[in-house]
Amino acid sequence: MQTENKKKRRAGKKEQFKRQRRQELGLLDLTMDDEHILPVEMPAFELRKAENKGLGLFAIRNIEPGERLIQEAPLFILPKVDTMNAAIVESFINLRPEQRVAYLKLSFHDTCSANQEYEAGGTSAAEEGTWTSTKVEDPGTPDDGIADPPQQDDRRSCASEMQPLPPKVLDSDLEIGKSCRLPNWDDGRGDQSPEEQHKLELPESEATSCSPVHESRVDSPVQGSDETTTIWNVDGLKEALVPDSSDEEHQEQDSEKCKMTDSLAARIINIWRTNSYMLDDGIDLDYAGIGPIAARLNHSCIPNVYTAYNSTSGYITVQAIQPIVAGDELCTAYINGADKLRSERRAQLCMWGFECTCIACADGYDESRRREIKSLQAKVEEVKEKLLKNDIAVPAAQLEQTVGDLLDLATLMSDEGLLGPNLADICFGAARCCNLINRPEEAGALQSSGFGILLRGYGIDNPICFAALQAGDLDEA
Ligand SMILES: C[S@@+](CC[C@H](N)C(=O)[O-])C[C@H]1O[C@@H](n2cnc3c(N)ncnc32)[C@H](O)[C@@H]1O
Repeated sequence: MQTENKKKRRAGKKEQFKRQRRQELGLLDLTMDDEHILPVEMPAFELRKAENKGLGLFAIRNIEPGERLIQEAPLFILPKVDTMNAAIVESFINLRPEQRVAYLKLSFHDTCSANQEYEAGGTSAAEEGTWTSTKVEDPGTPDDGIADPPQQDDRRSCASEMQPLPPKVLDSDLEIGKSCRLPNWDDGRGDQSPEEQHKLELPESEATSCSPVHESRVDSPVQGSDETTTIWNVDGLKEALVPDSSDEEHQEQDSEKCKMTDSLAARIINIWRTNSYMLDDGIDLDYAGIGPIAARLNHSCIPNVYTAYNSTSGYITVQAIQPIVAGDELCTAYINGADKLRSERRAQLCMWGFECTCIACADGYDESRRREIKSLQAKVEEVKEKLLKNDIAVPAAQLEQTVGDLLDLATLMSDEGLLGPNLADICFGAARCCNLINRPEEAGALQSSGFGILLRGYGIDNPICFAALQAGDLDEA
């Protein structure tokens, strides 16, 4: 209990410091009111069947890079670390009825073996940290004597890339319970009944007792029993979802009158795992959330849109990062796969239950560029780490070499069609090195290229762009 309170106090303090920092940077004033939020112009896409992918979003007109296509509030958000099954279910229960229906319409990967951690490929925070200026700096929390909780799966990525969380895997050995069928049930995968999609094993102890919300974590098996009428014991659930009638037919027609069976709970959890995005505010990757429209974006290893989170407006945004032609599918990248070969990307993506068929995954696709990207990334990583630890001096010759490597990397990424904010981070890295070796003009040019790329993915109203601008100004000064 005491630890819980400490955690809450610490989270409160951290939030306060973040706000303070944003205020210092002038971000709150510039972005808090609706006037400063970029509008979404005329509808640019429709939702329809995507061959072998369920549903997807397709352009209905030509779209220019940098256009904002989606701006939506997440249905709910939860801390990314230690997300609890019960918290997911509880958040679902707290949705308005129409939001619950929207949520339950989302597709999900029917889960398989147990105990896999949230780790879409083992990229460490160090591997994915930014070079310099694209992040809002964390002012840090004063030493209050409270140790940081261990960070699980900190997937902070270059230039704050926002990716969906990989779906968490549940035990599939035992099928239990029956889901309620909800109105307008159509997830574009008519072949899968809810019953077919839910297979999970539940521990005895939790199935029979009323466990506190915090004890059921994403990485634990879902509680329940083989009774179809088992009620998920979460505060408020009974009131919210237990039907006032036991009429089964009735239950099938109204989500509000659904019983929270174990399989419905599993569905809710699996939808979260398949569709939630990490919400990167440029400081931490502490939260994840589901945007019901963005959730319809399928994956491509050469994405044409970028999904981001604006921590001041609270919206998930999706912007075009390539020119898109009417009829094209809008695809985002679920993983940070720029420096990964097909087999490595495939291994990560299997967590969402599909094998990518994008052009970069097609048989015969020449992987030499990705190989070069991979080796250059590894090469510049060493310098990046040294620069991040400000006390380590990097010899000028090495910095010269790194500028060359980074420029090559940027060219390779562009040629490969990887035009998301990762590319901006490479420009910022090169700019930083140029500044250090007294090449200010080049640094300035690289800084503005990076900024342009960042804007394309995030939009000017995103605090990450403000922070980059701020850092750029400081560099120049
Ligand atoms: C976040 S949802 C995307 C929207 C989903 N297609 C739908 O119908 O709602 C993720 C799921 O979509 C499917 N998916 C996404 N990208 C895909 C791709 N490139 N190829 C095949 N299936 C894909 C997978 O089933 C995955 O678990």
